[in-house]
Amino acid sequence: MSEPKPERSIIVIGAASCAGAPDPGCAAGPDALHHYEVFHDTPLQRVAWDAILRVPRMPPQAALIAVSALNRKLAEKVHGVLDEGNFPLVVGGDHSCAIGTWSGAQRALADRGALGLIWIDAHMDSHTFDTTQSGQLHGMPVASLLGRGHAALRAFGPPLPDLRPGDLCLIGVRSYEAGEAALLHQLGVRVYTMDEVRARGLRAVFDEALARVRARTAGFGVSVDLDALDPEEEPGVGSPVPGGIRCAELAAALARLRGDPDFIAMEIVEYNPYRDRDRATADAAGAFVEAVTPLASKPAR
Ligand SMILES: NC(=[NH2+])NCCC[C@H](N)C(=O)O
Ligand SMILES: [Mn+2]
Repeated sequence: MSEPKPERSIIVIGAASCAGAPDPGCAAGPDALHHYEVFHDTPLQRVAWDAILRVPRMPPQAALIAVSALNRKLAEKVHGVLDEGNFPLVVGGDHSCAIGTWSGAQRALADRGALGLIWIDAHMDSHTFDTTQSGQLHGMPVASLLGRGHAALRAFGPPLPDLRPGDLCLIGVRSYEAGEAALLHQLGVRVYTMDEVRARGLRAVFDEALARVRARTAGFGVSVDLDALDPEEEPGVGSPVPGGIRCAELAAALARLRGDPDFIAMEIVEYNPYRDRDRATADAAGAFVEAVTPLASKPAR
């Protein structure tokens, strides 16, 4: 008889920072989601909170230093959780934390191969300092992960290969500026705009994205910016854009990942409790995690 495989636990890591965003409310996201207990044990899945990482108060000019330091710590945490054979769930905070989350995941996966990433977002988050209009760092994590932009948003520990454009898909995009769209186009990143999601259905688009991020990688993750959802249903985000994805639709798509051993980490960001209504947006975050559980047992290494 073969040994039963050890279970993977979900380890929640908070990135309680809004240093990369104009909206101060999302720094309170992790504490609110912790307090509301939207992520909790079920008979089939153990969920435990690890640290909630914070940044010191500082003037906006220091944002780059703050975000860089936070991402360094976050990458280490994510790497550690993966090395223990568990599943990191990073909870933002503004989306600039994605640089740390996915650098850590890449580092943990490095001996086995590349990382794939599905990025669900109303925005492209693909600016560099050369193209951004707002100057906000939460508009830049995708470019950083692709190896573009400021060195302070890229250098984390041992040199890592950049995320390959073909291993990344964006879903739900409906608000962007020309410079970032040009970069993704030039690199050949597949972007499923909200128009395409509406025309083809989220299910079809998600399945196609999944096949892509899986094809040439050793594992993949999902980054959910809650602003991908429709703000009429889920108003608790920092940068709402009308006309988004329905929560139930996204939960149904994410349920495709249940029990998938190649699904290695997840991130849910930009929750602003002050703008939420009856905890609708917090509950959506909980529903997405529930949708992907139970996870597969520890993948073979
Ligand atoms: N993660 C986010 N909410 N990003 C919003 C970015 C909005 C805009 N494109 C900017 O660069 O400022
Ligand atoms: Mn985003």
